Amino acid sequence: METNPLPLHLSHVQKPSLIINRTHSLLHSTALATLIYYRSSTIFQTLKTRDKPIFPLLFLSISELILSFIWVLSQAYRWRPVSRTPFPDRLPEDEELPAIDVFICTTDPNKEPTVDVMNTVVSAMAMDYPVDKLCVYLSDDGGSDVTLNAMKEAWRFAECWVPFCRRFGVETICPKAYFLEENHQKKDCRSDFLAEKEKVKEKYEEFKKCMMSSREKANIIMTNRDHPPLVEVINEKGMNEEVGDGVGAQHVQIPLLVYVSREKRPSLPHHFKAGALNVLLRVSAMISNSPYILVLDCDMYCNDSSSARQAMCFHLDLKMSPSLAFVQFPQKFHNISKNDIYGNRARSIFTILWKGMDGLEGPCLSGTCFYIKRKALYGSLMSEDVDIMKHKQYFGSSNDFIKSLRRHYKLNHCDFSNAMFFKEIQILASCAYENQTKWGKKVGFLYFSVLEDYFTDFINLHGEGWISVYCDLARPAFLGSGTTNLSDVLVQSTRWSSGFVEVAISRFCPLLHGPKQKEKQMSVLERMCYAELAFVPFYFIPLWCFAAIPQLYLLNGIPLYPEVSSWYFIVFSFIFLSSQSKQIQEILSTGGSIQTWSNEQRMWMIRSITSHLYGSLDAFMKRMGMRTASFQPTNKAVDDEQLKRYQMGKFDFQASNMLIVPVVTLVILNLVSLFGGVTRMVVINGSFNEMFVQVGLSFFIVSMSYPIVEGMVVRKDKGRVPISVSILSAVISMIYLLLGSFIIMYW
Ligand SMILES: O=c1ccn([C@@H]2O[C@H](COP(=O)(O)OP(=O)(O)O[C@H]3O[C@H](CO)[C@@H](O)[C@H](O)[C@H]3O)[C@@H](O)[C@H]2O)c(=O)[nH]1
Ligand SMILES: [Mn+2]
Repeated sequence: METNPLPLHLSHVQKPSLIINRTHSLLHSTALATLIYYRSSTIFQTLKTRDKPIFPLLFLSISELILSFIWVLSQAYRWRPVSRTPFPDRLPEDEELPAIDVFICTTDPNKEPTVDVMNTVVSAMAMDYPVDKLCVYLSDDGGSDVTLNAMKEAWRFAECWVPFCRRFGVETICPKAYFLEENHQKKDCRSDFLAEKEKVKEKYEEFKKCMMSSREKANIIMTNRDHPPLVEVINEKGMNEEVGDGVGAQHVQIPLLVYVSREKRPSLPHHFKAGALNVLLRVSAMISNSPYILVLDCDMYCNDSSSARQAMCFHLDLKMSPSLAFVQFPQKFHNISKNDIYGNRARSIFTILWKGMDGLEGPCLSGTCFYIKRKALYGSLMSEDVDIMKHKQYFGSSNDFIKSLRRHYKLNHCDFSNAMFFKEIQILASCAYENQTKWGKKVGFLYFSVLEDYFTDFINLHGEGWISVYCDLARPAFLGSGTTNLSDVLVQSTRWSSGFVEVAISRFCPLLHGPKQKEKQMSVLERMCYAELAFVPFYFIPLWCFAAIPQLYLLNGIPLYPEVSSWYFIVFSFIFLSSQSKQIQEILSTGGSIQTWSNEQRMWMIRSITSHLYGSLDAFMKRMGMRTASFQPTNKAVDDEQLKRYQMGKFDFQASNMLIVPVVTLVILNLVSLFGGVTRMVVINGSFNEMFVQVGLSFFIVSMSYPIVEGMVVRKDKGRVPISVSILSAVISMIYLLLGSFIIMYW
């Protein structure tokens, strides 16, 4: 590598975005400062004269402050966006490439269809990387036989799939996706290719049928939450038989495949995905101990065969490598419909935010699709010279594991037939192993928050002075399945909100927490990015206020905003228009459309009203010890009818009342007050000038909520807003408006 004068990768600052962003920041922040001045002076004046209602003014001002605060934090992403290009052709010879362990997590065979999980497994085995330097581990938190058996089938299928991909340089290495897009592929008419393809296709159908039939046998597959650890190296001869020298001798043709089901006991905490990943870290250390790890969710298959090589362009860069913890790829989805009604592409995160962080100290760890350095996960102790006792305090009692810390990748030397060796692995995968150790606290993935990715990164990776890199290329490296119905979307984002708020209100709050050593501290801008993520759920406060307070006062004809003729009206309008147009500019420049904007805007409102509120409550309750952590995995199995509605761009309101009622209530409330307010304005002449902002606000909310109104009154299908929900919501909004008006009038 040293002899190679060409760089392995290049990065360049996105100059035009940078200029637009900084100019916008300057203008917008000036307007915000003016707004804050206006609000505080009106509040002081009102306190003196008492000529206006003070409480709504206070609520609105607090809301505006919260929005401004989050906006200020979010400017850090806009400071210095960069893009990167790796050059895999310039990598050293295959013999010199480091080994990679692939970790795949699955937990529930009912929600996570086995066929898809196995497609992920097989796609990882087929990556364009030396076979003897790739080991694939599947963690099965469901402890299900169906999954274990499917692994054996997957191994058998991989035996023909992997050589096929390599021989013909197949790019789409996930079999399901490959055979789906078959018709669009450029025609390769070599007869040997066609013959081979037919054969492979047949094998794939067989493989699929095998899994389907074993699933059908049990309609609901039992998952086992009470079982000892089970680790199996999958190979031809079945369980754990002498692959030991086999691996070297019998000519490896496909990567090693290992099934891991850690011990589960109902009474003991298992810490969800973070717990599963930590077991994989220990078990893999004994088997392959590769210096790099690729983490994948079971629904995220490898789409591009070259992602490992792309990642290595950064990890093997001599200048960057010593401080580089991980290379993050974007999460992209194969099942998000074109108009993406739920704004679920996570567009802003993966096109704007992570690119912005990449220009600072690097993007945030995103749960899946990243190549991480094993050493970075072992914590700061690795860089210190300490004795074995200290190591045991950190990593637990296993001598073999501790030896692995100083050992390099050595697949051929581990003896799978040795009973002692397997005993040790079982101990490492047991519940008790982590007791009195630093696993989950200082070592591995951390347990404090259900957002194990974000938290581990903030505390142990970026927080310990590591950096990361973001690699987003035109051809998606990985493709996953995103949530495609409203209920799942909101449940998932409630989990995330809860995870973020948990961190925001703890001693790990990104604004306050940091290492003592100066050289490890992250920059203020990078810290602002973490803080922005943590505080985003607090959007629920301003959004609830803006959707309920001005409306009540509109109905009662009491102005809360400056009148149109006032100079401050221009300030309010400017802030609204400038933030919307910045949003639109970002969306258009990242391939979106105006429709993307309205979908995202609507979902931002719905999320803030529901998920962010419930997530925050959940976090506060956990903080007070009233709730325990939970991780409800998203549903990856699809309901055909729901899917059809989703693809047609129709909202699906089949969700719990808790999620739907608040949204519908606020829509009705806005409709009523808009109607009532405008009527009042027409009848009681002249208040147009001072009520304009309130009318505009309600009008904006109502027009953004069209799909909800449609779901209430127009639609007749199963996904419409249930009548009972509409009635309940109407009653709640009437009570609020009547009670509110009563208080306003007589208090
Ligand atoms: O007890 C558990 C729970 C989940 N998982 C696995 O974790 C992954 C992510 O779960 P999923 O239900 O797909 O959640 P998502 O909301 O889609 O996941 C996003 O959010 C998670 C954090 O909440 C991150 O870990 C993920 O990488 C990120 O894609 C899946 O492979 C699961 O099988 C486990 O292994 N054990
Ligand atoms: Mn997922």
